[in-house]
Amino acid sequence: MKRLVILISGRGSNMEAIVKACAAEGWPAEVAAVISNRPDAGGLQFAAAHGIPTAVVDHKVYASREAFDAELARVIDGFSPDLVVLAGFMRILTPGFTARYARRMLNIHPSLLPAFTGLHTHERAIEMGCKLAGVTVHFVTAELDHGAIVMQAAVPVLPGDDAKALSARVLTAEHCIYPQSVRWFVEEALVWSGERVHHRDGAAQHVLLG
Ligand SMILES: Nc1nc2c(c(=O)[nH]1)N[C@@H](CN(C=O)c1ccc(C(=O)N[C@@H](CCC(=O)O)C(=O)O)cc1)CN2
Ligand SMILES: NCC(=O)N[C@@H]1O[C@H](COP(=O)([O-])[O-])[C@@H](O)[C@H]1O
Repeated sequence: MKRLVILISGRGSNMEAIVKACAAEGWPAEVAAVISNRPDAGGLQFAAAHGIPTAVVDHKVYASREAFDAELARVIDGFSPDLVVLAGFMRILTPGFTARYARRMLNIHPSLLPAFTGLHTHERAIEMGCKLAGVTVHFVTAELDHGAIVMQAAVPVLPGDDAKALSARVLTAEHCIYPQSVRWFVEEALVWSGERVHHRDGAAQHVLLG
């Protein structure tokens, strides 16, 4: 039984999708904890209501990123994770932290990496006149948004789209590929080839929506 620790900073809809898929599909896994850097993260209420242990490590009360990351790791390790899942977790993590969870920490990023690393991805895609946008699930490394890609989903950018409309379309894709990606990990279906990762049976690592 693999143990998942999910990190959030806000509403937690991706965390919710993973919790529900894990239960509904009978994964060989359990969500051991949901942890947030923000005390007011809405996802904490969902987790608590579903009997999942929660914790808050408030980044605002630490003097440095290193001190925050050290406490975050201590709390995470108290739940003995096999996989750390960043689900809308909005803090850049230090190299020491990402090394601690090398090849066992995933993130979901709302763009087709390597395009649009960082923040405000939908605004930037619209500004650039992109016709496709999407989402990437990747392993987390010290270099921001550059770890091995597990899955990607593409969606159209439609005439008249604003960031709100595009983010809603991308979010639907997120809720599709993040649970699938985490399931592949807990089922030990991911195979590494150098710094790349693929599904052991050749399952498609992309989805085209819309
Ligand atoms: N070392 C790494 N840390 C993180 C990664 C990563 O790949 N390597 N992924 C991010 C998630 N992320 C994009 O997917 C991301 C999150 C946050 C930021 C950012 O600029 N954060 C600011 C604060 C912003 C805020 O509080 O609203 C900051 O940390 O100063 C960029 C990208 C998670 N961490
Ligand atoms: N750079 C990280 C980032 O922007 N992540 C994005 O934050 C949102 C969190 O939503 P959620 O809290 O409902 O899962 C998601 O759209 C996710 O892709």
